[in-house]
Amino acid sequence: MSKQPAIELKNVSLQRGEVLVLKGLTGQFPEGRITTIIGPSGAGKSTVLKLCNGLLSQDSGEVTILGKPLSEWEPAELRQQAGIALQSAPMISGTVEENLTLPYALHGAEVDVDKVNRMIQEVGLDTNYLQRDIRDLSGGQRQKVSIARTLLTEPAILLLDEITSALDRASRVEIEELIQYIHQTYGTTIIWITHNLEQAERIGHYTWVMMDGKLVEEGASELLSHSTNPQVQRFIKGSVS
Ligand SMILES: Nc1ncnc2c1ncn2[C@@H]1O[C@H](COP(=O)(O)OP(=O)(O)OP(=O)(O)O)[C@@H](O)[C@H]1O
Repeated sequence: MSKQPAIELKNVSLQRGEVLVLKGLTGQFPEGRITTIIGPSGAGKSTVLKLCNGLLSQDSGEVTILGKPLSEWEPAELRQQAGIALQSAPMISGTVEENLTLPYALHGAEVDVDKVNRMIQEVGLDTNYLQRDIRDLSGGQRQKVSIARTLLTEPAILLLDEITSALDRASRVEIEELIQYIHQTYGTTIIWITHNLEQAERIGHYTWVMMDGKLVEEGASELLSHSTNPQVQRFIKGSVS
């Protein structure tokens, strides 16, 4: 692990509605590495990701992102530094280009055409795709557009929430390769929630196992299957859903 983590959580608690979702969670995401997060449904994985780009803030404890407390970040700046991509890859109706230039439109900024052209190609799509209606794209292609849109702001941290869960095997492999390429090319810190244990081991350098609002185990991804923690063993064997 690098000396300075990209993100550090110390004794973080967070309540949503009636539910205490995070219960004194402490852990780090190493800078410039791919960390995968696994754990049963409702463990609080998505909530951690939303904390990491300021969509939520903690009730108690400390969250430090790129050396600065979450509360001191200007929200738009944090969202630029910590970009998020979701399983649903939400899009506006219109063309691929309109979706890619949305971040510029939202900030009233001039569109950097060269960058848009470069990014669509970086994710493995031809520039001809820019004029296509977003509805005509496959799930895998949509996810690539979603990733390209996130990359346009040149984030230091890429937050991925189940981005391959809805995809077939071929598209899943393409997206995994794309994320590895992005990591190698830009040195981006990647935090990737997945339900797929094999994917967590295959893609991650480092893995968090979350259960019931806490981090119950963290370490090198390949060591996951050798965990001596009985809770983690049960989860890996599929007895915890
Ligand atoms: N807006 C909300 N209001 C109330 N409770 C919420 C809200 N959002 C999430 N929760 C609850 O917080 C808990 C953790 O949710 P979270 O989405 O972080 O879990 P998760 O580990 O990502 O689960 P999954 O794998 O199913 O996506 C769940 O019990 C969920 O019902």
